Amino acid sequence: MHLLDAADLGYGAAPVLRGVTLHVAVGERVVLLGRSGAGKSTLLAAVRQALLDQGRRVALVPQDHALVPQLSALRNVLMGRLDDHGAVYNLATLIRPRRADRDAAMTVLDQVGLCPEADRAVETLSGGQKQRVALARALYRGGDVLVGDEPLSAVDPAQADRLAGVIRDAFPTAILALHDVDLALGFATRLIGLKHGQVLLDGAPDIPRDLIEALYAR
Ligand SMILES: Nc1ncnc2c1ncn2[C@@H]1O[C@H](COP(=O)(O)OP(=O)(O)OP(=O)(O)O)[C@@H](O)[C@H]1O
Repeated sequence: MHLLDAADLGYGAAPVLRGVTLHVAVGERVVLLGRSGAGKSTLLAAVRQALLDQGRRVALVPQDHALVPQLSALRNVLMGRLDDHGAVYNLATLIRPRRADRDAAMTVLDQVGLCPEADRAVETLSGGQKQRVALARALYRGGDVLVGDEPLSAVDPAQADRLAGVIRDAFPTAILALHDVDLALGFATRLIGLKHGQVLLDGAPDIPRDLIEALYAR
């Protein structure tokens, strides 16, 4: 998938990232690394747009989760397929989900360990539970590629490892920003390191550890 070609990415006059070229092969698990503010979210947004422009089905775990707080975990998960249906179907889903849809949503809630919380309003859940709802919504959506912006930052390390495995099994290709380097090394087939407005490293996860650490040095 040819995603970016010498692209300058940013928000105003001065780009956050300059001259980014990116191809991602089907089957790759790409992890973006870099300090806070390095441009990981900026790159993920551009990648997602490029994938959508190419007609790919993309599942997204945004950094802020983008859940509806007043609705239950189950209904938030069901929202992962809103754009597969018309307004009438979606309204009916909101009021009383069809059995098959409910069962499918419960299956992904089970994958993230949230069956007991299915009917609780998201606003009553912990940070890690909310994040798992956002992941369950992406699993429910499914697709060619998962784009995730720190999708495992609020869960404990053992759960993060398990959920990384769930992501690996559910999506043929994934592009994630992760701040936990060990988690990244266990998950990624390819690491992309951002620093000083550029892609500073791009390669297999057996890159020497000090090169990875250097991404985080000032
Ligand atoms: N909507 C926006 N408008 C203007 N500038 C923005 C916007 N979003 C991000 N930026 C700026 O772009 C730069 C990169 O931000 P970005 O969110 O991509 O970094 P990040 O690596 O994802 O950081 P973090 O790890 O803290 O999430 C930062 O300097 C940030 O202030």
